[in-house]
Amino acid sequence: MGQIEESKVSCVNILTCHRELLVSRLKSIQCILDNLLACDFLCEEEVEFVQRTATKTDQVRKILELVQCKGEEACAYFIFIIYKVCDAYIDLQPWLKEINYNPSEDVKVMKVVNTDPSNRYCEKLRHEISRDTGFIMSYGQREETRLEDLYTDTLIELMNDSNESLGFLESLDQLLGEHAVFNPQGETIYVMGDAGVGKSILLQKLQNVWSRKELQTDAIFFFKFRCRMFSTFKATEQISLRDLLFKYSCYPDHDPDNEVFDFILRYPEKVIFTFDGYDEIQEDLDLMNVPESVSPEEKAHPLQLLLSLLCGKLLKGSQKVLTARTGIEIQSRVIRKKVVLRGFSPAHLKTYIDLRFKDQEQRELVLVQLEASPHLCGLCSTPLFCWIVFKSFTHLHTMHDSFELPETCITLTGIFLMLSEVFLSRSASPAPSLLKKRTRCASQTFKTGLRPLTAFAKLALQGMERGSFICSQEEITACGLTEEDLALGFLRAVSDYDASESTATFEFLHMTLQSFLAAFALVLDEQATVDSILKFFTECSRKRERSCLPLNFCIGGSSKATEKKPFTPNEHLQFINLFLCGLLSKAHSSLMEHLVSPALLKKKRALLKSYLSNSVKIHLHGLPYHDGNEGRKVHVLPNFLWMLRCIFETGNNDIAQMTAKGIKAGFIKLGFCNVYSGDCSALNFVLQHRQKHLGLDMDNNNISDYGINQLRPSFCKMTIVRFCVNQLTDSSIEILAEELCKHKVVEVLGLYSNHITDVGVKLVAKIVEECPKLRTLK
Ligand SMILES: Nc1ncnc2c1ncn2[C@@H]1O[C@H](COP(=O)(O)OP(=O)(O)OP(=O)(O)O)[C@@H](O)[C@H]1O
Repeated sequence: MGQIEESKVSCVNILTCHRELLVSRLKSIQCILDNLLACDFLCEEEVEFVQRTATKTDQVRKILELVQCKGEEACAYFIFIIYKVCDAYIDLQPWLKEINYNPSEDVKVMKVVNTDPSNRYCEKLRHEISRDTGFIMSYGQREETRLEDLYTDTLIELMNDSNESLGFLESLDQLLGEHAVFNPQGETIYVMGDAGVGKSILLQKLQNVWSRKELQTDAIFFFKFRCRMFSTFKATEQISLRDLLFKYSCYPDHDPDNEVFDFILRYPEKVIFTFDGYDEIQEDLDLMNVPESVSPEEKAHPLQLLLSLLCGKLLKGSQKVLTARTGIEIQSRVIRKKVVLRGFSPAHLKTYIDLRFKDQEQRELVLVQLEASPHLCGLCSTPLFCWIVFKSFTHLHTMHDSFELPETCITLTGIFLMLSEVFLSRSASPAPSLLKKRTRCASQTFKTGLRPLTAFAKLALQGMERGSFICSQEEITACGLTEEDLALGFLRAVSDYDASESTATFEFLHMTLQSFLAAFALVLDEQATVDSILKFFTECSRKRERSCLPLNFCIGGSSKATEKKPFTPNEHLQFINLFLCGLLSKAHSSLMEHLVSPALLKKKRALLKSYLSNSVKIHLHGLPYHDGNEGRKVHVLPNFLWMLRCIFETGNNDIAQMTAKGIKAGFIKLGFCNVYSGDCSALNFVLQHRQKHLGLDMDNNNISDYGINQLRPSFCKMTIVRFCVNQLTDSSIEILAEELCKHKVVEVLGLYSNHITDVGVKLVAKIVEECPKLRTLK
């Protein structure tokens, strides 16, 4: 068939010939009526006449009759509207192709405005998402930075279903694309990463880019949810999918015929969902009795809707991005592709510093101070910790003359104490100009701020005890917090959770901050019995495994439900334990003694020490040791890492020594344990007490050059040195060459899949040449 040009083939005839098809496929008439009216092909009365007609098909029939009555030009314009507003008339696009439609020059100059409800809704979504995602929030809602001024790329590793690396994401568009999809039937793109590594910010960036029409996708609807919202509903509460989308996300205006929802149901592939923080609703999912399927019309508990969406039982074909902390596994049949966030590489960190410090003098100062502390650099590879360190630096540096970033081994507790000091100093300070260049006295700041600190800590603990990350105004008031206290910055107001927006809801600035404050509450409490400080260790040890849920898979390992596991990965609680170890450490005793009675502090410290020693013994005793060719070896689980982190926070050499001695194997395998550079200080802290030689396999982690630097003192006793797939560059090989050639005990060296150039290769050759015991090189 030749091309149909309106000049040759009459559009009146086309409408007559294809009338039946048009009546059945034209689902939305709003935009057609608006444009016909705007171009004076129809008058107001005619439009009203159409609208008064009862059914959609009759309305279409009426429009066809009217335009055909008006003649050729009106019919040509009618078809042109369908051609121009292709998203709304998606069902008719194949038909236009079939008839080889090509608009005439006359009609091409006519204006068509897309007033389709779905399009208007898309515009509304873009507008709201753009407004909501434009800023990275900090310090309550007082200080905000534009996302585009501070967003820095991070390392995003693509994985297959066996958690083997498939390389790194090159652009955000690749996240949704087909690249590295290992299960085409799966519906969910799974984004994993440690606390504070930037999962929420990545989603925020994705949402923001979509709202600016800069994301390569033809999705026209975007719904963003935070998983914690789903646990705010009562167990008996039920809502429809329509309400979930419209009431809890964004409401479509001027859509009397429900066309937007119908469109979503018919074209789910035009929808993107993001669900942030799946780990936060694990407990609630455990308690759910999840039915097989949910229909789009039926009401169900929001958690059931969520699960049905993720599995593809609802809106099959829509794109879903789900984030969760590392260690939370979901069934692979649901996962389409998987990415793991690895935080800032050294180059990213440099970019972040450039963006963060516009003032050159300050920037250089920070660079020099960071250079002096590879351990701090390691911590700063996690964007959250980096943000805290730099925020504190900026604040404390402007306030006090001699403030410098801590050179020695600052712990995570140290970092969060610094952040709290910054928050509290905001209330203590009358006017910044008067205080400028005052001598810094952290304990004084904490003493002055003890009342609000205690209240925030209590609130954080109460939330953690009931597994909740949000709190109401009533709970805040009940803890004794005032309006002024809220301005300090520990909490921020959120509006996402309540469709009616009638009551104010708050959450801690970051979940890890809530864990930190909960630990603070345990230390500050002078009423509760001393052993209550251990409640989260106990809680972790009796966490049962979950395996029966549609999306859940077992968490971290294979031991039985009844088994005692003091270091089970359950991150929110693990962080409380970690901070407890830090707050009760000797390093912070002089500060804490200003806040709690020294006698009580001593009791708590002694109890923690004895508990920790005991738990470490049990843990080490229960490790799966294997005797093989390379001697006795042990493949530890992520729990081992939490144990090391806790020990490092205590700074207690006795426990570290006991741990080093307690490792009965000559070869530790820490492969695939999600070790990041900051952890290497903890590992080194224990290994420095080890007398005997040791093999260490840390393949497939994320330790980077900063980690190697931290492990430097331990290389003297390492016989097996495996750091394959670890983001190492030549500068790591330089350290290895120096240390291994000095001590000459290395027997096995594994370095494949890193970023080593010819320079590094030469250094490896030097190791081969100078280390006589080296028998295996990978
Ligand atoms: N790509 C990035 N560029 C700049 N800053 C970032 C980036 N990613 C994270 N940050 C900073 O780190 C903070 C924490 O990040 P985010 O909340 O995304 O972590 P998360 O992985 O979602 O943590 P959690 O699992 O604890 O919820 C952000 O508020 C921001 O200040």
